[in-house]
Amino acid sequence: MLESTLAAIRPLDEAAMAAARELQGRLTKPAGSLGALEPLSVRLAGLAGTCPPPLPEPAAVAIFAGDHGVHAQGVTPWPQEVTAQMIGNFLAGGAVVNAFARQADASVTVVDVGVATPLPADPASDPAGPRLVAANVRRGTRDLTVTAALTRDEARAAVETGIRVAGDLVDAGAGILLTGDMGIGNTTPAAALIAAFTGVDPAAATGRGTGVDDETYDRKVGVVRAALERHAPDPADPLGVLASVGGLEHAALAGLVLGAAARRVPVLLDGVIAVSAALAAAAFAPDAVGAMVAGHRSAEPGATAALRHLGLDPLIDLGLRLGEGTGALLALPVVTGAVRVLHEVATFDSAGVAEK
Ligand SMILES: Cc1cc2ncn([C@H]3O[C@H](COP(=O)(O)O)[C@@H](O)[C@H]3O)c2cc1C
Ligand SMILES: O=C(O)c1cccnc1
Repeated sequence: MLESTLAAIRPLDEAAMAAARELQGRLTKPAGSLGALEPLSVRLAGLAGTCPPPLPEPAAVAIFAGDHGVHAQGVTPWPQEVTAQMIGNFLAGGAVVNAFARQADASVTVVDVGVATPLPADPASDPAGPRLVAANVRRGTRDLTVTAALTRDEARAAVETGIRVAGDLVDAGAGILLTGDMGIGNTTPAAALIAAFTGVDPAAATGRGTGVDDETYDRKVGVVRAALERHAPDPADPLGVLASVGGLEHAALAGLVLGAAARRVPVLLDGVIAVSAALAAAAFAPDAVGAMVAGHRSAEPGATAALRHLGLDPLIDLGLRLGEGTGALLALPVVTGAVRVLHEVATFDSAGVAEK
C-alpha cells in the first residue's frame, strides 16, 4: 500500500497553474496584492488539476496519538498518562483543538496509533462529534537512546495507518486534511527527525516543547545528539529514519501527507511534529510537497529548519507551541480565502473596471 501510494503521487498540473496565474492577473485588484495567497491559489489549482480548484471544504483534522520510550530519559516534565487522558479530552470536545475545530467547522478524528497507557472510555454519543480510530501498532516506541524506536515493519504499519486514514477521510468527502498530534515527549523524536533529514545540528533542531527548564532542555539536546550518533539515520531511507528515531504518530502523519498527496487533496500542516513528519513524506516522494500547505510557524526552532528544507512559507506566525492541529485550524480560513478569490472575485472585464 505504501508503494502504490508513492506511485500515485505526481507533480502539480502545469496547465491548471498557468490558468490560475492568468486568472489572478484579470481579477479586480492590483497584481500581487494578495501576497502569499496568490501563489497558494496557483498551487492548489495545480494540485486539483483544474482552475479554479474546489474550495477546501469540508475540513477534517486527524490527530495521531502515540507515546515514546524516550520519555524515560526525562525529556518532558509531563507524565506519559497525559497522552491517553488528552484523548479523552479530545473525544469529549474539551481541548483547544476542539474549540478551534468548532470555529472552523472541521471534523475531528483521533487515531490511537501508539498510546502506551489505557484509553479512557470513548464517550462518543454525538455521531457528528469527535471519533476514535483504534489502530495501535505498539504501546509506545522503544527508547531511541538505547535501541531503534521501532522496527521497520512497525514504522511501515504506522505510515500505512496514516495513508488509510487519509483515504477514508477523502472518501467521506473531506476537501482538505489537517494534521494533529498528541504524544507526551513527541518533540524529542520530532527534533531527531528534523536533524536527520535537514542536517542541522541537534541543538538547532531541538526546542523546549511544552516549556522545559534549562536543565531538561540541555538533557534533551544530548538525547537527540546521542540518538543521531547511535543510529546514523540515512535521510535517503525515510522508513529507516522513522524507525530509528521517530515516533508512531510521526510515521502515521507522514502517511497522512502521502495519502493526501496521492488523492490530490491539500494537507494543512500544523507545528513541529507535523513538519518533521512532512520531511519524511518528502523523502518518500518529493512531489508530495506540492500537496503541503504550512499552516503556521511553530515557536519550536526545528519547525523553521524543516520548513526551510521543504521550501514552504507558513501562512501565520503567532508563536504557537501546542500542537494538536491548533495552528493548522487557525490558518484554514487563509487557505479557503485564497481559493475563494478564484471563484468569486470579478474580472476587470466583467465588472467594467478600467485597468492601468
Ligand atoms: C496538557 C497538554 C496538552 C497538549 N496538547 C498538545 N501537547 C503537545 O505537547 C506534547 C509535546 O511536548 P513535549 O515533547 O515537551 O512533551 C505533545 O503531546 C504535543 O501534542 C500537549 C501537552 C500537554 C501537557
Ligand atoms: O509545534 C508544535 O506542534 C508543538 C510544540 C510544542 C509542543 N507540542 C507541539
